[in-house]
This record gives sequence, C-alpha cells and structure tokens, in this order.
Amino acid sequence: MAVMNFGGVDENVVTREEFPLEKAREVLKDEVIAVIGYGVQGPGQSLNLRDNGFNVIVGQRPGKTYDKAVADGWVPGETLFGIEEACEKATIIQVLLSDAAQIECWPRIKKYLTPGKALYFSHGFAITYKERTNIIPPADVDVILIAPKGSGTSLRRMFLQGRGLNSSYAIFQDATGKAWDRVIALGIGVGSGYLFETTFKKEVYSDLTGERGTLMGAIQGLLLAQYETLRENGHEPSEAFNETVEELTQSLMPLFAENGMDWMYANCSTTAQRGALDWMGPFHDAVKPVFEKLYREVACGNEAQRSIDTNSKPDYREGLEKELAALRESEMWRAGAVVRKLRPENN
Ligand SMILES: NC(=O)c1ccc[n+]([C@@H]2O[C@H](COP(=O)([O-])OP(=O)(O)OC[C@H]3O[C@@H](n4cnc5c(N)ncnc54)[C@H](O)[C@@H]3O)[C@@H](O)[C@H]2O)c1
Ligand SMILES: CC(C)(O)[C@@H](O)C(=O)O
Ligand SMILES: [Mg+2]
Ligand SMILES: [Mg+2]
Repeated sequence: MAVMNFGGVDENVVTREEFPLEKAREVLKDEVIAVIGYGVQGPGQSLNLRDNGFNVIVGQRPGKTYDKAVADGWVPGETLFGIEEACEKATIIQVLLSDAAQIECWPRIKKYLTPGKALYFSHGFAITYKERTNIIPPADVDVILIAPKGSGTSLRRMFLQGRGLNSSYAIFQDATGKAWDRVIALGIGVGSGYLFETTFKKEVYSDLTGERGTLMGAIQGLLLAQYETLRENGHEPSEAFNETVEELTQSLMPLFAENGMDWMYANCSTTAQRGALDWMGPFHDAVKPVFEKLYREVACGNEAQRSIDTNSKPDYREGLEKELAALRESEMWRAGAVVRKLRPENN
C-alpha cells in the first residue's frame, strides 16, 4: 500500500505496480466469482474479470438483461445461471443488483453465504442503511466493497482502451483473514486503475451526494438555469446550447480534466478569466446551502429511503423512463441532439 499526499492530506492507495494482475490471479485462483445482476455494473465488471482471466460466472433472472448476457458470450448452464444457482456455486458473491432489488433478493442470496465465502458490493448502501434494507450478513463471511467511480459502461470502455477507472475499496468484515487480498485482487480484476481506501459509510455518503450533486443533479440544474436565461433574453436555441453545454463538454472540460481549473482559465481570454474569477464566488455561495442540505438528507437516510420506496415499485422502470423522456424532449436537449449531429466527426 502506498501513502500518497493529496493536497496536504496523506491517504492509502493501492497501485497496479504493487498489486499486478498476475498477483490478483494468484490470490483468486481457487475462487468462483459470481456476478449477480447484469444491468450496468454487471456487464462491465464481469466482462473485465473474464478478459483478465478469472473464474467468473453470472447470475441473472430471465428477461432482457439475461438475453444481453447470452449475447455477450455467457453460456446458459456453463457460465450463466439463475441468481440462486450462481450464489450456490460461488465462493465470492458480487451483488450487482440495483440497490432496491438487493433488498428483495437478499433472503435468496443469504441462504448460500456459507462460512468462508465473500460478499461483495459496489456501493455502501445495503450495509450502511441496514435498518432500512435488513441486509445483515452472517459473521463468518468476508464483506467487501469495490466501488468503481464511474459508470459500468465507462469501466468497460476504459478497460478496452487499456486505461482504468479509479475505484474505492473497503472492508466491512474480515472473517477469513483474507479479506484485504480478496478485495484488492477483485479491484484489479474488474479493471480499476488505482484503488482508494474508504469505508462503506463514507462511500455511500459521498456517492449519493456526488450523483445528486455536481455529477448529475446539480449539473443539469446549473446548465438549464443558464440556458433558460439566455433564451428568455432572446438568444436562439443553438447559441444558448453552444454557450452552455457544447463548449463546456467539447472544449473546456477536457482542458480542466487534463490539467486543472487554473490551466483551463489560463487558456481563455483575460476578459473571460477576470469574469470567471469574479463570479465563481457568488455561484459558490448560492449553491453551498443546497449541497449542505443534500448531505444532511443523505446522512440521515432520507435519500436512501426515497430511493428504496420508489425503486421497489413494480413499475419503477416505466416511471424513470418517462422522466428521462421528458428530459430528452425538453428544448435544451432537443437542440443538443441537433448540435451533436453537427460535430464534424459525426459526419
Ligand atoms: N450503474 C453504475 O454504473 C454504478 C456505478 C457504481 C456503483 N454502482 C452500484 O452497483 C450496483 C448495481 O447497479 P446497476 O446500476 O448496475 O444496477 P441496475 O439498476 O442496472 O440493475 C442491475 C440488475 O438488477 C436486476 N434486478 C432489478 N430488479 C430485480 C429483482 N426484483 N429481482 C432480480 N433482479 C433484479 C436487473 O435485472 C439488472 O440486471 C448498485 O449497488 C449500484 O449502486 C452502479
Ligand atoms: C455512475 C455513478 C453516478 O457514479 C454511480 O454512483 C451510480 O450510482 O450509477
Ligand atoms: Mg451511485
Ligand atoms: Mg458513483
């Protein structure tokens, strides 16, 4: 484990150099890894594990995603099973069902958690909010976490590009004395770049805050507020979209991803730099109370409960799809669809 200094704070990080793929394969050579669920993380993690040479099977209920697993090369009765059959065969059970489905499926998974097995999550949700999920593992299994910090789609894409998405790792319970080796080997196996140490609680609090905040919720709110302001003042949709989204994702975001915000600023005009430096404070002050409220809602469990309640409904997918369609059909994103088509590389 390397100790690295992040902006003045020392943290534990595991690198591929100290824990190479060959070592991960050696640690897990006698294990059967069952990936339960084949939604977004399921395909990314299972396919990366398979391509990295691990002994991996998939457990999925019948339906559309089962058919997708078959199309991805998982063979019914050999490497693709129902949820219970896969849990029975496994020594490591990777629970990659949706967080709400984990609650419903838990009694069927728990049955197969015999002593010495490992129970793996990609989110601290089930364990941290155990009063709400009733997911309480037996004491004689390892309980571990690898949470890729990004979409399962990106995890797979970056693996295929020879890159690696960073992941958080945590150990909730080390029953076998092997939990650390197991979790790190799995983190390397699923295609992580670097592995950052955390706890189940910190992972879920930060993850729920991030996706509701800057990563997904806040970004849409911020972009829409600017787009509307431009439109209300007579700007055309294309101008409003280009100035709000297209320039951000295509020109400026890659610059600060590469080398930090000051470097992106330095590559813009002095007029832009003056304005950005003056306005970043008022924007920060306006949204900080919203982030504080969001974190409180996450920490007290309200956000988890809301997610459990809505995503446990039998028609939750239809509901989500309806809301996503409304977003897609809003003027800003309809304008975006046309602007994206006009990217020269798309022609
Ligand atoms: N989506 C991501 O990229 C991402 C990123 C990091 C962590 N995670 C975490 O990984 C885990 C899996 O998330 P996901 O987004 O891949 O899940 P998902 O919502 O895509 O669902 C995964 C699977 O759950 C199955 N499922 C749903 N309801 C079921 C039920 N009642 N019975 C049986 N199976 C059911 C679906 O068939 C699907 O194959 C979650 O803990 C999530 O928080 C997800
Ligand atoms: C990809 C995200 C947003 O990072 C993940 O946390 C999720 O829940 O899908
Ligand atoms: Mg999340
Ligand atoms: Mg996340």
